Amino acid sequence: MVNVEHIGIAVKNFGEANALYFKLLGVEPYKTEFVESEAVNTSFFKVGGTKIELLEGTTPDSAISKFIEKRGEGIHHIAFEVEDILAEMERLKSEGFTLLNETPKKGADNKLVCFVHPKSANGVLVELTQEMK
Ligand SMILES: CC[C@@H](C(=O)O)C(=O)SCCNC(=O)CCNC(=O)[C@H](O)C(C)(C)COP(=O)(O)OP(=O)(O)OC[C@H]1O[C@@H](n2cnc3c(N)ncnc32)[C@H](O)[C@@H]1OP(=O)(O)O
Ligand SMILES: [Co+2]
Repeated sequence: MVNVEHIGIAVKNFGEANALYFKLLGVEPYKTEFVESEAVNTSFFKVGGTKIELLEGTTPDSAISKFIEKRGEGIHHIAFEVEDILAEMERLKSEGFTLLNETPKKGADNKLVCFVHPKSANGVLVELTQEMK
């Protein structure tokens, strides 16, 4: 693992949350992106060497909508940057972690991503990210 790439925060109202994080961090999001495969709107704020990712579900069965329904708004996942996502997935599987996807999928902000089930990581949803070349 190279770096904490981003922290994902589940929000109910994308417009209001973006305005609030602009006030909190003093910077505009450098990017907003709709990711259809995850049914989410995302925005990214740079903070030091890492990023805050705001996530709003766009359908009731989106992982973000279901999370908010059950647990309310808040920190949803921590994403770690890796250099070789396939190698890291193999390593984590061999260490007994439960991966939520068998192959890397396309995430936001030009990344390949894979998720680790929170039940196998002390209640924290972990995302692996690798820059797409
Ligand atoms: C935009 C792309 C990408 C990026 O590039 O950055 C993203 O960040 S996308 C983010 C949204 N996508 C995902 O989260 C995909 C991976 N997530 C999943 O596959 C599911 O959400 C899940 C983690 C498997 C949970 O789904 P499911 O089992 O259907 O929901 P339950 O509500 O039944 O949850 C089971 C169990 O797990 C607890 N849980 C759920 N989400 C989280 C979480 N984010 N952090 C911690 N714990 C979580 C949930 O509370 C349940 O626990 P119990 O109630 O104790 O059983
Ligand atoms: Co993320």
